[in-house]
Amino acid sequence: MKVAYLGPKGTFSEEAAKRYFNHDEVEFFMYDTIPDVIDAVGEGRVEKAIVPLENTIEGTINMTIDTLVSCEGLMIEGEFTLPVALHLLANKECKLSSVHEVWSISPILTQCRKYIRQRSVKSLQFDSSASAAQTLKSSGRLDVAAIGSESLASLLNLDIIDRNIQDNPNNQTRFIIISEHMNTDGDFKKTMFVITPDQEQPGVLSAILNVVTALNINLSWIESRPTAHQLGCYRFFLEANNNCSEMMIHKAKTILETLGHHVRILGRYNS
Ligand SMILES: O=C(O)C(=O)C[C@]1(C(=O)O)C=C[C@@H](O)C=C1
Repeated sequence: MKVAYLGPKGTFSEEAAKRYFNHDEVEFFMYDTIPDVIDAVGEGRVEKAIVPLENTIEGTINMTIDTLVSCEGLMIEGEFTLPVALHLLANKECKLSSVHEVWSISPILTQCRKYIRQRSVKSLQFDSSASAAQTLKSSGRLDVAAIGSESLASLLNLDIIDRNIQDNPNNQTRFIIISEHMNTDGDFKKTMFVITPDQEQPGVLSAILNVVTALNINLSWIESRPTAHQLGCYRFFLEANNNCSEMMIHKAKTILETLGHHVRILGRYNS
């Protein structure tokens, strides 16, 4: 089986991929950006991909859900939660006091927002923690540090000059596993609905939630994202976590469609 994740070597995505797909028949493929990872499944170059969906501090990884929703045939088939401890990585001889800029992927910079403000350092975005660390290593610079994992530091032989710099010590990232197939057989604890209202009108979200409440569907996650057509128009991601049966999902979909909304089931899965 071919599986894609965000490279290069040493990313948190790699750690999640190797822990989740921990059997022999897996061939891993690394891509440079999260949209590229998702496109690899959409274009049939791999069968599955693992990408970050949300983080304790940063919240939703918009890059992930915006790309996922733009690829018609893709489904969520599983999820996996990884603890994320973030460290400041630097070239040998670099002193913490001489660091004036930190590099990493945007969600990581946000997870260390307090630290970055306290130290009054600049920040620069990269496509992943590992690409930031690799660039740092090859530059040899002593006034810049990268933010990433302990294993990334050992992989590139960088020093850890400050530890656990994330805003919350219990930081975690929830990854999703995506494929082109909907899980059908068996019991699935979670179901992801994407609801795009036909038109923006007062109380549209409340009307959707009324349907959910009436059907006794319990939500574990809700997110709204702009449809990108017009300012103020949103689509809603609703994750149900109480083992909705196929019949219940069908019922919810039918009622919401009757109310004029576009409904897509983005997958059924277990943790
Ligand atoms: O840059 C990496 O190491 C990644 O795997 C990406 C990513 C993310 O974008 O959320 C994945 C999990 C962690 O939250 C930090 C970074």
